[in-house]
Amino acid sequence: MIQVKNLVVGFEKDIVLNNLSFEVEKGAKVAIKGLSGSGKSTLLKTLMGFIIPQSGEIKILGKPLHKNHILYIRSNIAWLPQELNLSLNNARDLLIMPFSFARNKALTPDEKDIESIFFDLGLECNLLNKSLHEISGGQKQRIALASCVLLKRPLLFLDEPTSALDAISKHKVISYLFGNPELTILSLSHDEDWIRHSSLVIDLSSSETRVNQP
Ligand SMILES: Nc1ncnc2c1ncn2[C@@H]1O[C@H](COP(=O)(O)OP(=O)(O)OP(=O)(O)O)[C@@H](O)[C@H]1O
Repeated sequence: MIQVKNLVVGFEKDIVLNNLSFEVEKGAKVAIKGLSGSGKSTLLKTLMGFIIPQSGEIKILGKPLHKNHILYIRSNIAWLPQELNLSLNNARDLLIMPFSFARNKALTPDEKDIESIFFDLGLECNLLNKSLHEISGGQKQRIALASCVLLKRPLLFLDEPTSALDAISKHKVISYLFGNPELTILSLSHDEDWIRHSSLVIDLSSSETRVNQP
């Protein structure tokens, strides 16, 4: 699904990712870890084509990361940011926000799809009528994650997906996402539980980047 070879990314003279190489197979659950400032966000932004590398090769879904393919590549990625859009009114708006874009309209989920994913992620459907100010950070995080899953894209890029979750919610999320062989997941995480369940761990902290099996 993803091949990264000898990737070098920096800002002016500061090299953030130095000669990083890894491969991600279909269905892999990859945790990218490392100290603050080690380049986790930079790596995901580079893979989505928002930062141009200094050198190296990136292939996603068999296509080189190049302007000719960037729309195709992005249309296969669902992105869960850490900061959720709180200017929306209620939880349903947060869930259906991605489906307001023309390219996703046909995928707008029906109530049965919503009930099913809410059940899997440990969410009550009556949350959908609540204002975003009335629901917890962990509920918002799981609603945004439900939205990513409902987009039915093969690649999920998740920024600290468990940061607001209690242990029970976290384990529901882990068993749902990690038990789905169709989903290939790249996540930025400091969460040892999440990292332990991942099939591949990329540690950006060491001076030489290490790719470990957990
Ligand atoms: N747009 C930018 N311009 C210049 N330097 C940047 C830019 N974005 C990130 N950096 C620098 O690149 C380095 C890596 O930042 P990055 O945000 O990727 O780290 P991170 O591992 O995601 O950190 P955190 O865990 O704190 O979110 C930092 O030193 C940061 O200051």
